Amino acid sequence: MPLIAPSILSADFAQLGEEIRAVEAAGADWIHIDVMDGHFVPNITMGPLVVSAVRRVTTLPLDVHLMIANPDRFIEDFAKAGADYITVQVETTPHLHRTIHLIRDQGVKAGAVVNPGTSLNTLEWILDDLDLVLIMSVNPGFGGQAFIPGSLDKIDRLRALLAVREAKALIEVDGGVNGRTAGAVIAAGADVLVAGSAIFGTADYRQSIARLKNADPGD
Ligand SMILES: O=C(CO)[C@@H](O)[C@H](O)COP(=O)(O)O
Ligand SMILES: [Fe+2]
Repeated sequence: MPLIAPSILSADFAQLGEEIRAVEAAGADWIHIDVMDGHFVPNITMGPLVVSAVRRVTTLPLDVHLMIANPDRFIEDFAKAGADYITVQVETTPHLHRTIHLIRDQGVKAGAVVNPGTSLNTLEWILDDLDLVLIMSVNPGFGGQAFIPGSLDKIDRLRALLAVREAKALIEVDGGVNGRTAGAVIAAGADVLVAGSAIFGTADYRQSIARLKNADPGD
């Protein structure tokens, strides 16, 4: 059964603490926090202050997805704010190995993220150092976009690559994951499903999380 990481990008920010308590009570496994800088992606969201505020209202692992130019500058700040996982977009750093080790040196689990147009080859020489690989199944920047079907093949290939290398990284999938797409994402080999609108955009968080967790891989 996959882990479910609700993305607070689709939460009601005016009631963020309540929203986080509600998804925790409804069975969420992680909390996914999207950090956007208006440079790497065409949107601006939240920073370390929000991560530390979220840290105070939940004991769930905080999964911080950095969509920012030059992420090395902010890794220490996000680690101090209470991140459990920090993932960096491989497109934002020319020295991925250095960036991943900066994260690990902070005692935080490290992940790399690939955009829909980015090859898995970028990860080949770093796989053994990763706790998490995040496959973007939409172009990053906004919640509520449609799942890009070619992402399924990428998940499948990553699963095979990890097996060949005997690497232990979790596979996380982010973007357009909902009751209709989750089954195929799980069947392709995902361990962690991020979902924003498919949880926060619904009336019953418990039912929505259960639907994702139990999505039928045959669908
Ligand atoms: O990183 C991102 C978007 O860039 C995501 O985490 C979104 O927040 C997912 O939203 P949905 O597609 O699930 O609505
Ligand atoms: Fe995300």
